Amino acid sequence: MLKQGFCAEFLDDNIKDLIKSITVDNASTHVLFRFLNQILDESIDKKDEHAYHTHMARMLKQVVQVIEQRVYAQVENLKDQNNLCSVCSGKYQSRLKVLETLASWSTEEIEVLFSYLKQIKMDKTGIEEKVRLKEKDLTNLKEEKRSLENENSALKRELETLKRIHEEHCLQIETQAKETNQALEKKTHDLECYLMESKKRAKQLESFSESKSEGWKKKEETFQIFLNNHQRALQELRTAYASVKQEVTMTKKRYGEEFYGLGVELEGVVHAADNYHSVLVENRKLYNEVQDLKGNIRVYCRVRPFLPGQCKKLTTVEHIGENGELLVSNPTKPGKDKNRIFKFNKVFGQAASQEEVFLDTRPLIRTVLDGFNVCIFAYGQTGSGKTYTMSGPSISSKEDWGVNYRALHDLFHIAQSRKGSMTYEIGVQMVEIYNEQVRDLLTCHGSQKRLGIWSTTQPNGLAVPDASMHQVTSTEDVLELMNIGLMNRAVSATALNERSSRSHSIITIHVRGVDLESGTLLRGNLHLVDLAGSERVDRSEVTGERLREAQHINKSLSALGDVIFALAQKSQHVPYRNSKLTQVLQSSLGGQAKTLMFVQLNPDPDSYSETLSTLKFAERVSGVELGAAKSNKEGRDIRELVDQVASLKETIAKKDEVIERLQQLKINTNDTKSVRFVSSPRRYSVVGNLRLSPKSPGRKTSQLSDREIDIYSEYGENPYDARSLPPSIDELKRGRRGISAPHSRPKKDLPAKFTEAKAGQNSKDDVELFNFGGSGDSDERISDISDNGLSMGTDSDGSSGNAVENTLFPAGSTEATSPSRVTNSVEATTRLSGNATQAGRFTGTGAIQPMNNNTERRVVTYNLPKPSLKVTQTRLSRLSLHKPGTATSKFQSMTSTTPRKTTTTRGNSALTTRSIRQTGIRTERSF
Ligand SMILES: Nc1ncnc2c1ncn2[C@@H]1O[C@H](COP(=O)(O)OP(=O)(O)OP(=O)(O)O)[C@@H](O)[C@H]1O
Repeated sequence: MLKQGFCAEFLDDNIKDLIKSITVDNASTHVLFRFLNQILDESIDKKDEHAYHTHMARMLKQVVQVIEQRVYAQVENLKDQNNLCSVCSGKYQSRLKVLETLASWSTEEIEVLFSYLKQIKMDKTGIEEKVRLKEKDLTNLKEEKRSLENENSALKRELETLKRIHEEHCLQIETQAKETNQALEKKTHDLECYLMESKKRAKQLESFSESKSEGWKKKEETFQIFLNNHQRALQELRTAYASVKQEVTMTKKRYGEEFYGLGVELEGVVHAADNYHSVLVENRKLYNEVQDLKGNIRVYCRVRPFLPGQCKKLTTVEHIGENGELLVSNPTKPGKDKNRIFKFNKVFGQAASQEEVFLDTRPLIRTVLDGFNVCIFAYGQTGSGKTYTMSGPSISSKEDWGVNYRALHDLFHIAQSRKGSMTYEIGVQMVEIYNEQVRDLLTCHGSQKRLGIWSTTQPNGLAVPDASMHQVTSTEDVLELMNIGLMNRAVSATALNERSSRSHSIITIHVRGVDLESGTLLRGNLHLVDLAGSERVDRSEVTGERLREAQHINKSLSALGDVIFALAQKSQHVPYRNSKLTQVLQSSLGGQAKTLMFVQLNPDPDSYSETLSTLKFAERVSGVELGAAKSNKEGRDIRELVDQVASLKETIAKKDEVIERLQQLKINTNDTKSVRFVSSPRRYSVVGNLRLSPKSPGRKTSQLSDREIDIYSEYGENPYDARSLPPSIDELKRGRRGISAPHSRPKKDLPAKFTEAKAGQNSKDDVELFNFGGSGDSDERISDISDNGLSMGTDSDGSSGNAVENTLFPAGSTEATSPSRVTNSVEATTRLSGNATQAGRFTGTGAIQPMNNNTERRVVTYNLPKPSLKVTQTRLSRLSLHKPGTATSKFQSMTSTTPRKTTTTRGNSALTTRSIRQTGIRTERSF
């Protein structure tokens, strides 16, 4: 390479020799450097005029020297490493190779130097560029200096201008100052003149004030004289005052004495005034007592608040007085019927709460526990709040509870508090009168059976004996029962009320209490009646079935009105039998019960005419005197007597049976021809169904009572017509024979926990508990006969003790089959209603021959065979039991809740049977 790279012509001979001796392959680095140095020395020494080359050569030499030094250092280092790696020859070799490589790098470094040189050139160019830029800056600065000098000269000019202006201004100020000075001098002069004048004025004022003070002094003297005069006058006045004072004290003393006298008198008046209130209360109490004694029906009036959506501006209720006064007027027709005043026992306004209403009712209700019969009924047009008052809007909240729930709750509460001295048993019945049918609302099996009504007051107070009786022991029981009853009640929507009651509901609470000390038995009944509302069908907009219901409701309410009218007039005849409602309420309206009516009002002016007629009705009701109520108490002695009578009666019955059997035997042996009575199997079957039972020893096949006759009359005029025959008890129970089920919705059944204590169907325990089954022969219950069969009517005076009196007498089969019959006509008179009367002729066969459908008298003639007189006489001999003063008559007078009344009957046999039957019934039915 060396040989090729250097031109031979430039080389020395030494060098040429050296080149020849050197072989590249074996030449050491040191040799090579030496060779390079020699070349460089040579080129330097040659002093070539080309300075650059010289310089470069020098630089190169320096570089080469540096490289040489480095190489030497590296060589040294390599040597050290060689020494270090002498043990490892392999390594050593490689180091050697490295060194060789490094040697080859020297060429590369030259190349690096060239590039470095190039860099230096570029730097030089940059520096030249910078110099150019600096020169440019210098030119700029010079220009700036020039402009600044211009500016400076402009400022100088401006300064001169300002100086000139300032000098002018100074001149002006000076002129002004001179002028002001002159003005001030003038002002000072003026002020001095003014001061002079003021001093003059001051002098004048001083002289004036002096003259004034002299005037004041004179005035003071005058006043002093005046004051002295006044003091003298005052002194005189004081003296006068003292004398007046003395006089006043004297007068005061005199007055004091007079006042004392008056005070003593007033004290008496005040005392009288204090007493006035208590006297008033006393008066009211006495009035109530008088009313109680008279047996007046109490009337509480309640005004319903306006319903949401009703206009509240106009109301028919103008004023409610504290003592039960009520002023009503028609706001829409002010001229006509302007104001009407009514007075009742109490009037509750729109804001009255359920609690307030109950508090006034409570004392009455509590008397039930003392053995009184109480009847509370709500009357009023549809939607006036009857159900609200009696039951309440809901039973979930205690505050909403109506009279029904509160009454029972209260009864339980008192019964509990009297636990130490009395034990009470409480039973509940709930029925409704729907379309003139009495239905049980607490029936177990959803039965739609029509029920019969006792129109007489029975000792156990059962008006509807066939209705199921449920013993209750707590308010919860009652709530549950009444809830079921309410669910079963017929209600539907009309234009006037969303939930209009379509039936009259009657809840009867029977209370039986025993005094633990004396053994006295108490029986009280509470009837809670929620009547269906009277309605004008044009306003209630009912049609079809609802219309029929409305007609029945209105009819029964009108019948109630007739009864009230008759009672108020003390009329001889009270038409209880005109509707089922009045029959059920008969014992409360005509018996010795305490009766309270809630008259409900709707304050809406649209209902003014209904309100007015309701109030007129209520006024009439409040005038009804029922007679003093009596407590139903039976001492232990009486109970024992009752038992004795019952056993005696049983003995009599057995003997009667024996006699009858003997007579029958006798008749059979006489081979008499059969009478129609016997030959009428159809009639027998009816009678058998209704009255006879294998267990009824004292009853005869021919003892077809007026009740039975009633059944005939109800189901058809011809008693022999099979189609017109009344349904049997079983049929009635099964709801057959065309008695439709008026409820559209299914009846709600009772929970199993309520024991039905119904007479005739009740369990033995319940019979014993309530003694509804009487003597225990439930099959013989007359109430089983039928609906109307028990409603024996009422005598003209309203007494209800005559149901049995109309029951007809022996005429047993023995008598009917007697060969030589003596016609013994007996007429039993039964008043059926005020206007309508019915009559039928009953011969020995037990048939009824309708005489006149429009007559009230029912004449029943019995063809009694002569031999029966014997029987009659036998029985008459036993009548001593019923004569006054005997044990039985005593029992009757104490147990019977209604006075006995003798009916005009013909024939001793009638009287006998009636008496026996009467006793029997009372004993059997005793609670
Ligand atoms: N004192 C009262 N306070 C608040 N709302 C009452 C009150 N009295 C009645 N109402 C409401 O008036 C509406 C009619 O009342 P409710 O059904 O008791 O009347 P009713 O006389 O029983 O009607 P019907 O004879 O048609 O059954 C009901 O919505 C009832 O909640």
